Amino acid sequence: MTTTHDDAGLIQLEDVEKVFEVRRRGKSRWKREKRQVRAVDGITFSVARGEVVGYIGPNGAGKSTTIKMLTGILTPSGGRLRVAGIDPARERTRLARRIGVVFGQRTTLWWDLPLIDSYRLVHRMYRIPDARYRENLERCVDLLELGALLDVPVRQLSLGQRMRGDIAAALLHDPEVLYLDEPTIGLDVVSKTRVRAFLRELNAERGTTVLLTTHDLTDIEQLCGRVMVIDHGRLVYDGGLAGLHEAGGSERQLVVDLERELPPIEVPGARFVRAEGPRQWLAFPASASAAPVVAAVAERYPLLDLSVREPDIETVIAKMYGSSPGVGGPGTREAGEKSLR
Ligand SMILES: Nc1ncnc2c1ncn2[C@@H]1O[C@H](COP(=O)(O)OP(=O)(O)OP(=O)(O)O)[C@@H](O)[C@H]1O
Repeated sequence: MTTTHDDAGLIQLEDVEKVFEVRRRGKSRWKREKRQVRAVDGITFSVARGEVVGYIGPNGAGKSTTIKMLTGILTPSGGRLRVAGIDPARERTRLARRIGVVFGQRTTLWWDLPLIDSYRLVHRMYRIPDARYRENLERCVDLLELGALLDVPVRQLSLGQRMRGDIAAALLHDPEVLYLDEPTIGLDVVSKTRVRAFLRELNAERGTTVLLTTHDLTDIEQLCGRVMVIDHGRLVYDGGLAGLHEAGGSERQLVVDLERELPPIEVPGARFVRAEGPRQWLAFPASASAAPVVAAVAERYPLLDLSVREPDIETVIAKMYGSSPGVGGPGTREAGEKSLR
């Protein structure tokens, strides 16, 4: 059966707004002033079936509010929103069968019960056919390595184990769309790797559409073919990772270890960034080849070592937010995991 929403996008937002009215204490002790917060300020996008999209932005940008509208928890103040052809706020229960939701900072599992009991309850609540439930459970237990944890009460699980438990619970009813709000927050590197591998496989095998908010840019780099950047409730970028680099004018860096301390290196196609003793950092456009810069440096200077550092999307995004990048030299990654916090 062909459905029209599939042609237009499984998730569709047109000029969606969410305005919160907040009351706070005014100048007089007894009066409370009303103030409006535009958490989402006219957002339009569409996500096709099978896409894995990163939805990122600084704290308070409007990411969680968007996800809550997409699940029907919050009603938009304006605009039009459809998920699998359903208006989430109007038909929240019907939509619940089509979507899975994982909020990294909260659990949907029953705290005092063994993990498997939460799954049994989900089985009943969603009226999942027995064979399908067993098949999905087996698959999740296998891929998320939950076997040894099924009889453990949820409160005794580590954060990483609980997160894997939550992801499984969100997938037992075969949702077409999975919303993940900070799925790797607080997890150690091993757990993060496991969760990312699982999501990649889920998308490749089942074609599950994933919308993911995260502060961890490694999630984006490893999972998402598309990134949407939101700031102050507005979409400021929607496209591929490469385009994000272009939009931010990102640069790669050449780290040069000289035999001794020397004045700033001067070679065509690169600019001097900084020096620390005999080590110097040069920057060149991410779109350019490193070869001519490397050759020019090697020809003119006494070298011990050279390395190229890839541009870091954290810096590119920080530029978009109008804030400054963190430590580690402008525009490149020092090592390992990164975050926008
Ligand atoms: N229930 C609410 N009542 C009033 N204001 C709210 C409410 N929920 C969110 N806001 C405000 O809306 C804005 C967007 O919040 P939201 O939680 O969507 O941001 P976020 O991008 O998810 O941030 P974070 O990365 O910190 O989770 C913020 O200014 C927040 O204070």
